[in-house]
Amino acid sequence: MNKAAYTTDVPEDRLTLLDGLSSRTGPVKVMLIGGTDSGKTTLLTFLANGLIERGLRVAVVDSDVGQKGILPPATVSLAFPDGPFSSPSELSGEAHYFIGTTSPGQYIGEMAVAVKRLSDIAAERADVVLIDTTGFVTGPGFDMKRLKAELVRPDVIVFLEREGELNDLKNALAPYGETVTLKVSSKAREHSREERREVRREKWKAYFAGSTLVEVDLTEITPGGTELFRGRPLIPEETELISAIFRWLVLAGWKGERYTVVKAESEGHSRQYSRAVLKAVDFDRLSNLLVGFIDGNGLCLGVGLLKWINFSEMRAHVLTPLPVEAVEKAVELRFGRVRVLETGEELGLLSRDEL
Ligand SMILES: Nc1ncnc2c1ncn2[C@@H]1O[C@H](COP(=O)(O)OP(=O)(O)OP(=O)(O)O)[C@@H](O)[C@H]1O
Repeated sequence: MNKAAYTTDVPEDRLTLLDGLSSRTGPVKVMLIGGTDSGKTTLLTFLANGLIERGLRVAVVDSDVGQKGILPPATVSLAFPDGPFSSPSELSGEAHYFIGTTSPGQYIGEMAVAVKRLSDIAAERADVVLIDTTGFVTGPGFDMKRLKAELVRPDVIVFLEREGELNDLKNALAPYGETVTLKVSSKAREHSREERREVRREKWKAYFAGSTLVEVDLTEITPGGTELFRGRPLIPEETELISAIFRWLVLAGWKGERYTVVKAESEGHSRQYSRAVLKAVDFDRLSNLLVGFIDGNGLCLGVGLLKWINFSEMRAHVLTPLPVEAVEKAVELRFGRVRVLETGEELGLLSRDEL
């Protein structure tokens, strides 16, 4: 199931935009902005096909992490379509940047860096770079759009709005690119949270189909995206003391700026503690956590699900569709903030500071 599909019912303003884009000298960067279900992906598909038909080389940067077309989910991806397509889900990505969550409110820095890096790569090979964004346009989403525009400096920023709801955002982004406003199509259809979750479920399932368990040596592929593993490992006396004070089973711990431990809860309730001094992560929260295999250039080779960590041997067992040769290119295993099963069932999100 895909939300957006190619449409032949095209309002005049879309055709004018297409004409305008095809007559510019490239590389032309176009950022599409609008609320949820405003038709960004539908518009991107229409523009890409129109440009390809006119003989232009197109790149697609899919940063709609909540509802991505190009796999894997929870990353920003770059694809170069080699012909017309009816949905970005038909495209295979050539480069990805790991975000690690489908809800990027606490990852706006990563989102902006991702879009900048991938649109730079895209501009080396394409005449037009089309950038799809999340429908997250308020709160941190507002700033995220500004950061993206400020870094990328799009030639054109297209706003899809109903009636002036994006005026403030338009003003904030105007210094960074020429703005064009299109009206949301009357055919644009809203999707419930449940429908969105169902779309994501299918994407996860498709991505993890045929995955195998790989063993990752964390002394060679550095764990990242988490405060765990930073600093020196605890000495046995420290582990024993923390276990006794809090009545935890401490599985691993480190002393950096503060103590960080991975623990399993034992019976009874444990004491209160200051997060400034100690950070404790429940072992359960790490199971089925999304992780990214990061190469030496900071890009994401693919993602996996953390099934088990053997802390004493510093080995992680990760379910991933990546072949062993690709896994071997990774220099970092970056921890995400969503737990999900290979069946596509999402177990929940974690907050950034939880790990
Ligand atoms: N011009 C159009 N003609 C027909 N259907 C449309 C049009 N624009 C949008 N739709 C429909 O409205 C729905 C939402 O569109 P789309 O997925 O493109 O929005 P979006 O802004 O990319 O959504 P998201 O919030 O996931 O980022 C889809 O089902 C799509 O097929």
